Amino acid sequence: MSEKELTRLTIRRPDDWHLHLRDGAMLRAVLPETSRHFARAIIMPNLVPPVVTADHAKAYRDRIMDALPEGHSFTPLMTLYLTEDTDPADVRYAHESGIATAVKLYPAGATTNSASGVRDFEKVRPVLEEMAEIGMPLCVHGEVTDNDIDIFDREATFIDRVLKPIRKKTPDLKIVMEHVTTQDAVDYVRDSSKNLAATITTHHLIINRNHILAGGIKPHFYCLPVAKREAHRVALVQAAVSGDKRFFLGTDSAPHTDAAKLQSCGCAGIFTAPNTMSCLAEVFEAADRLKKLEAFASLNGPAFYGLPPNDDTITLVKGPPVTYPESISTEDGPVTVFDPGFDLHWRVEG
Ligand SMILES: NC(=O)N[C@@H](CC(=O)O)C(=O)O
Ligand SMILES: [Zn+2]
Ligand SMILES: [Zn+2]
Repeated sequence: MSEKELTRLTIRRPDDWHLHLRDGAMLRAVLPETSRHFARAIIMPNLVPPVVTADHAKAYRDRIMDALPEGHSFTPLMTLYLTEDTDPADVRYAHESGIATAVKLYPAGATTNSASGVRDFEKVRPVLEEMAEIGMPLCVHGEVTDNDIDIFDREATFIDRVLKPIRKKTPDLKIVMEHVTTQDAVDYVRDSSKNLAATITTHHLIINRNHILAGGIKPHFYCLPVAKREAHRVALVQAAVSGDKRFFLGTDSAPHTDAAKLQSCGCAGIFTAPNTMSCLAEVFEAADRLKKLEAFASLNGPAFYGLPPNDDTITLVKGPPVTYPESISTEDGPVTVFDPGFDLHWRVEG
C-alpha cells in the first residue's frame, strides 16, 4: 500500500527542538499552541534581556510552568544565551543541576535579539571546552553577519568560517546547527561522522524565497535564516524524510505581533506552532514518507540529546481540510499563524 493511502498515523508524542515562547502576555498566549501536541521543547533564550545565567534560566522555566494551561503536560528544556562573558562554571552548574539542557550561540547581530551574542569566537573557547567535557550540546544560529556577505550565502559561509574551526578545535563538542536552510548545510551534516546534527523548521520544508518575494512582499514568510531557492528546499525535505538520525524537527516557531512584522523594518520570525503537525504530515505524505514522520518529529531529537523518546503517542487522522485560526490574539495584539498555501488534511486527534 502506498503511504498516500494511509488515513491514520500513530506516532510517539513529538518534541520541538527549537522554540521561541517569549515572555509575559505573549508566553501565555503561545505556550498552549505548543503544549497541546508537544511533550518537550528546547526553549530559545533570546528574550530582552537574554537568558544568560543558570539563575535566569531557572526563573524563566518557572514562568513557563506558571503559564502552562491546566491539564497540559509539558517540559521546557532550557538554554543559556552564550555571551563573551559567560562563566564556564555557571554553565557546568546549569547542566549538572538539570536547569539547562543546551547553550545557544548567536553571532552578534545575526537575528532577533542577538545584540549580546558572540563577536570574537576565541573568547567563548573556555565555555565550549567545558561543554565538550560535560557533554552539553551547543545550539547554533549558523549565519555570519558580515555586510559584505550576501544574505543568501550567510549560512554556507558560516560553515566554512566558524563551524569548521570550532569543530576542529573542539571535536568532542556536540553541535546542533539550528534551522538549516541550504543544501550546503545538509551535506555538511551528512558528511560528518559524529557530534553534529541539524534541526529543520516546518516552514523551510514548505516555502522558498519566491514565496517571500514574488507577486508582492510577504512579511509573514520572512524569517532568519531567510528561505533560499527551491533546490535548497527540496534538499531539506529529502533530509527530513530520510529518517537519518542527524535531522530532526525544530519548528523555530517565532511569534511577533502583526504590528511588529508589518512595518517598514519588520521582524524576522514565523509562527508555526498551531498547525505544525498538520503541515508536516502533508509534507511527508507528499514525499510518500509518512512513516518517517515519527523519526523526524519524535525519535531523532531525543536520541541526539541523550534523552528517551516520549512514552505516549499522538494520532494524526486524514479528513476534510483542517480549520485553524488565521491569527491568535494576545494582549499585545494579533499574531498571524503560518499559512502553508495549501489545504491541510491531517489533524491531531483528541
Ligand atoms: N527565526 C527568526 O526569524 N527569528 C527568531 C530568531 C531566530 O531563531 O533566529 C526570533 O526570535 O524571532
Ligand atoms: Zn536563529
Ligand atoms: Zn529561532
